[in-house]
This record gives sequence, structure tokens and C-alpha cells, in this order.
Amino acid sequence: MTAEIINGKDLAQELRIEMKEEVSELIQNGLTPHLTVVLVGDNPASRSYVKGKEKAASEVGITSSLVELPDSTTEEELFQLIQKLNEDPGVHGILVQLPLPKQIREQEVIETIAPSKDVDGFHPISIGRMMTGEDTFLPCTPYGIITMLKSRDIEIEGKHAVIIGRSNIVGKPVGQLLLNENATVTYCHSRTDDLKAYTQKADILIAAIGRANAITSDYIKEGAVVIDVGINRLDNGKLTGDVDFDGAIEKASYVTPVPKGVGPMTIAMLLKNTIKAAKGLASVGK
Ligand SMILES: Nc1nc2c(c(=O)[nH]1)N[C@@H](CN(C=O)c1ccc(C(=O)N[C@@H](CCC(=O)O)C(=O)O)cc1)CN2
Repeated sequence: MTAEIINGKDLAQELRIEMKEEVSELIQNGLTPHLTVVLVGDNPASRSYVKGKEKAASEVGITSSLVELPDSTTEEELFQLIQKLNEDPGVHGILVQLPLPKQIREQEVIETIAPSKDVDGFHPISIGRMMTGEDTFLPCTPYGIITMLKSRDIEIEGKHAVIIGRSNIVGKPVGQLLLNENATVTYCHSRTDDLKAYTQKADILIAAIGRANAITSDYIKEGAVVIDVGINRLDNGKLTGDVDFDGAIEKASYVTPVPKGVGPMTIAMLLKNTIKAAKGLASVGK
């Protein structure tokens, strides 16, 4: 079997074309969605992701502003900035780029963002509503993954989804979204004994481990759908996923590449959430 490649870059581009029309209508009605991105410190990867977010926003007509803070920023300074943004009616979405410098507690920061502006979908209120299946902001990478599956009409209901990774921003929420779609979900992680025994039973395999090419073809069931969330920079500068792509393509029915897979979808879903925030559509309370 040779797998079909789900190209996230192309799908994200299609979504941006649709969103541009939607935003243009909003602008005609006097509403220009606005996203504020907060970047603390000088992590080069974070800087590049933030640039990608600003570029994508501008492509669809969403305005954005970037607040850059030094690495030495205190928690209190960041809280004060977020409070100001929470109260600013001209700001519809607030995104604090992660990771943050070590003196700042990420969870405290996330919880300071007004749930109605939580376009990352990381606030406990957004997460809670996602768990109960209510309409809310969904975390962008898991939302992107579900959108990729749906773009190919891949059946989720009744399928066995195995997630490798249990982070708050990818592993846990993607499992919940798959469960909401009636998949049977198994979570695996760094302490899982005999990982292969689980992955070989997966109809849908989500790899979010952070280890280059760790998932070789012997981990994959024939015909499985393989979603690679890993972004690993090799010593030669090349970017690679958690899945050995050449092995997976021989065995899977669908596979996502790295780059041009899940990454660009993360940014596209952020734009979706920002439009939703501007329209005041997420029932997230205050
Ligand atoms: N506040 C947030 N912080 C972080 C998030 C997030 O969703 N919200 N996710 C990741 C990083 N991330 C977005 O912020 C992100 C990562 C990768 C890509 C992407 O498009 N990658 C490209 C390759 C880029 C490259 O060459 O380096 C690809 O896969 O094709 C987009 C967004 C952690 N932080």
C-alpha cells in the first residue's frame, strides 16, 4: 500500500481563501478581527512561528499586533499586560507564544487571558467546554488534526485512535476531540510499556513525542492513518517529524508530512478562532 499524503500547507491555503471572504464581509460590516500576539524572550523558533501567524493573519485580512517583551520579564509584568489586553475592546484574540522563560508559570499566564479572547484554546474554561462537547475555542493543533482527517472524509467513529504524547496543548486535547467524534482512544506516553503493542492496533495513530523518526514502519498497522505532530531539527538543519516518513508511506493509508503537515494547520486554525472571537461566537462566559 502507498499512502496518500495529506498536505497541510495546501489545506491551510484553501482555508485561508475561505476565511478571507468571511473576513471581507465582516470588514464591510464594520468589524475587523484583531489578534494580539505576545512574544517573551528571543527563542528563534518562537519568533519564526509568530512571524508565520502575523503573515497568515494579514493574508486573510485579520489585523495583528505584536508585543515583544525581554527574556527578563516578570510574571507580574506579563499579567498586567494581559489584563490591559483583556479590557481592550479593539483586541479580539490574545495569544501568548509558548514556551515562556522559566521564571514565568505558563498555566498562570494562560488562566489570566479572558476566556472570550482565548484563541489558543488553552484556558481551563475552553478545555472544560471542549471536554463536554460544547462550542468553544479548540486548541489549534488538535483542531487542525481533526480538520485534516475530515478533509479526506476519514472515518473516526468506531475507530481505534492511539495518541503517543500527553501534553496539554496536543496529546490530551487531540484524544478528547477524537473521543468527541466517537473514536476509541488510547493514550501512550514515555512510561508506556511495550509501546508497539498499542500502536500496532491503531487505526489512527497520532505521534506527538518530540523524537525524530522514532515511529518506524513496524509500529504502524497496515492501512492506518498516521498523523505526525513532531517538529525536530536535525544536526544537518533539516526538519523532520516523529514518524519515519518513508517507512510510513509504504504501510499507511494516509500520512501527514513534516514540514507542510500539521504545522501550517495550527496557524490556519488560530485564524479561525480569531474570527470566532471577533464575532463573539464562542460561548465561553466572561
Ligand atoms: N501559544 C502557542 N504556542 C505554541 C503553539 C501554539 O499553538 N500556541 N504551538 C507550537 C508552535 N507553533 C505555533 O505556535 C507552530 C509550530 C510549527 C508550525 C509550522 O508551520 N511548522 C512548519 C515548519 C516551520 C519551520 O520550518 O520551522 C511545518 O511544519 O511545515 C506552526 C506553528 C508551540 N508553541
